[in-house]
Amino acid sequence: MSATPTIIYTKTDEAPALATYSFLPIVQAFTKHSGINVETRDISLAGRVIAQFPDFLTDDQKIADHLSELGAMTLTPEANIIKLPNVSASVPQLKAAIAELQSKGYALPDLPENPSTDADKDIKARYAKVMGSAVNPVLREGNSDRRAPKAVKDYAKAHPHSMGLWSPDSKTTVGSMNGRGDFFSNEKSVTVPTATDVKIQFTGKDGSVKILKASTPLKAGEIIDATFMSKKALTAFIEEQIAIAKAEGVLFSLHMKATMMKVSDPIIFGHAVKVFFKDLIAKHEATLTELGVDFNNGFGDLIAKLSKLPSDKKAEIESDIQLAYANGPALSMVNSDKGITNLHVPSDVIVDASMPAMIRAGGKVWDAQGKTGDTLAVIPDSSYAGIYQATIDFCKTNGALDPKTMGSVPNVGLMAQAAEEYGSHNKTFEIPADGKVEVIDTDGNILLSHDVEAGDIWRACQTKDAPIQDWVKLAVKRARASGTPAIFWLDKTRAHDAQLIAKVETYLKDHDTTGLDLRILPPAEACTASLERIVKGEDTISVTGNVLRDYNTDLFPILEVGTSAKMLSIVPLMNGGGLFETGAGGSAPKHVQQFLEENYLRWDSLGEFFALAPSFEHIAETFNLPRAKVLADTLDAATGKFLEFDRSPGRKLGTIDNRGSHFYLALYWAQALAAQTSDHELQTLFTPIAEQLTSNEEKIVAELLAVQGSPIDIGGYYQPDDQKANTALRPSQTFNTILATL
Ligand SMILES: NC(=O)C1=CN([C@@H]2O[C@H](COP(=O)(O)OP(=O)(O)OC[C@H]3O[C@@H](n4cnc5c(N)ncnc54)[C@H](OP(=O)(O)O)[C@@H]3O)[C@@H](O)[C@H]2O)C=CC1
Ligand SMILES: O=C(O)CCC(=O)C(=O)O
Ligand SMILES: [Mg+2]
Repeated sequence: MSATPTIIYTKTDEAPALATYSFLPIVQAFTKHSGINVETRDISLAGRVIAQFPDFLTDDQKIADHLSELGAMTLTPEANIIKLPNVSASVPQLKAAIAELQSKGYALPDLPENPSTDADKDIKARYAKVMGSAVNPVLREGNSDRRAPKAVKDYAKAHPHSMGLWSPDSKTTVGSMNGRGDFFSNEKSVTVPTATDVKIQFTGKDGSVKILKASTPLKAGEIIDATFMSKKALTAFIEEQIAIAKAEGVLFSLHMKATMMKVSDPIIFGHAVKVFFKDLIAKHEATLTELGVDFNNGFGDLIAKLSKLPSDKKAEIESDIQLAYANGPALSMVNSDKGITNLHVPSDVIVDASMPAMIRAGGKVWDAQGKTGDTLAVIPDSSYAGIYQATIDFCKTNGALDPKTMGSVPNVGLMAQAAEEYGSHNKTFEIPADGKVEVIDTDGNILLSHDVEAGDIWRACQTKDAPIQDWVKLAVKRARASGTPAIFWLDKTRAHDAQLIAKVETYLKDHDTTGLDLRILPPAEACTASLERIVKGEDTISVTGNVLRDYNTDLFPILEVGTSAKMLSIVPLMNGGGLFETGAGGSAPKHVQQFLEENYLRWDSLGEFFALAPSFEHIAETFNLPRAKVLADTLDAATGKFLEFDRSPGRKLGTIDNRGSHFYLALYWAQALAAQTSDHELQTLFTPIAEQLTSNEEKIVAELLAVQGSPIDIGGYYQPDDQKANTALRPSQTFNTILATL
């Protein structure tokens, strides 16, 4: 065990990284005299890219591989990591980050599009390590406990956020393949009784054999499943959905998770783009090939490459694009002013956040004119799409949910050790030709087998036994601690879930469940049952696999408390350490845009405040350090007051923003430390700080408000200039001077 209790505060990207420039100095000042180190590690996209290419960079440019370091740390009992959201990069985001670093003098190679040499293949492989959701699966050596703290629910009840109206004749609906050739319908699953190793093998109709993955070790009791999405079925489905959207006069929108499902979902996204623009693509096929357009990166890939064309050809394609828009159903928009559609960039519309936002808005999305309209929300695979349809149906019948009175749906999610789909990307393949894919163990037994066709997307998922046991235990613990019914959202007609249900039933017997209300229901039914309770003000824990953990912890928070930023999000690591995620949402690119334009940061750091308290508690327990408990309790009290006095950032200029909200947290925290009597040294230390912050409140707030309103330069997007960003995010000299006296 390391000698000094240490909290690792992660340096990430975009809005949370900006907020860190302001908040971390406060945390460091407040913990300085407590024998607790608060250190940073860089897991930003830029930092991760740099860490992959030491051989291309000068010594002072190099950054060590902090992510791997933290990954190793999660296996230790003293691990204590505050994990802020980070960019899970799509190809367009990765390219932008590389270009920015190159412009700053980093001699990084370009991302090779079609690598042919060994050197290029190596470069591409290194970039692949930072692409998509490359951080969370490394750190998540535990299952997840996400819930809205009571103070947050109380705040939402007292200050309900706006909710769009739901009309019974809303045309909004979810389109999914409903078992026709999708991952759901093709799934097969087995539990291996003893440890083994499997290879994944493709055999073509011509008899040729290709090993897709040579080795995947499986532990005893591990569940392995495999499935595929048929390309033919998918493209026919997209074709059908486009026609339905057009006939119904609703906006077409596609909702994927191209970041987390970084192999399968960009391909699915690409098919949707190719079907939507099929006439355009057929007419200009030669030009598009010449340009190297890859629609898996979104329709925006074509737009970005158009400038390489002679002006007459460019104009011709542009006019055919307009024709395609005119002929198709109207597309849902990401940014109507800039003409960015739902099909432009695969990471712009991410299902976990996009569907709840639409449902919260009364089933509406934006159209090209900047007006809102009903939508056909296309989620091709039917494994989980039903929960959104169930929610929509519920809202059509019952009207919008009411934050003033509604209950809550906390989540206990199976996540550890890259469980289920979210660990499948190294076992996902676009099938080269007609044939079969088999999963074969070391004794030559064929565990799973599928007949496939060229272009099908085949994948295997693993779910280890120890994480399942831990997840069941966590579910029972939460149900007991909260006195709340818990529903396992599992469908016995789905192959994987049937294996999981058998384990759940077995492992529940390891615990005292007397008096607990524990049920197992298929996802859509579980969702409806939870909604029926939620309108009565009742809480129901959702105990889910990894994907529904992700979906539910945006869906319910966004409806209940307006955002998933206010969630308590704890990952008790299986070896005893703690990973404290901040909120349950992402890195909010829109907030950065607003900050750069107006010097106004509307990011709410409540998630960070909530993560920090249990992090201190973990230190208090692991290191037997009562002072850490005092910090936790006073921070809790400060957060309560913060909510009571409504000190979260507003959305608009002229109100306090993220920086002002941090000042108030510091004020209340110092006041609480000055008021407590269990640690006299801390009380003495913070009494003058509390007095100075209190008497300078007006002055500090005025200094913070004064800088708002004009554009601000922080010297970079993916890698801001630390000095410029520090200056920008800490603009109150009075506040800085008081903190410096600590
Ligand atoms: N854990 C992680 O590391 C996660 C990372 N991501 C990454 O984040 C990026 C953006 O993803 P996206 O799907 O747009 O989701 P985001 O959660 O970043 O944004 C959706 C919206 O949620 C609101 N929001 C989220 N967090 C806060 C906060 N702390 N304070 C105030 N409002 C908040 C904002 O609404 P409004 O604009 O109305 O203020 C924001 O525009 C992607 O690169 C994605 O990969 C996504 C999810 C989790
Ligand atoms: O890691 C990611 O890409 C997204 C994670 C996420 O959305 C979540 O954990 O809720
Ligand atoms: Mg999520």
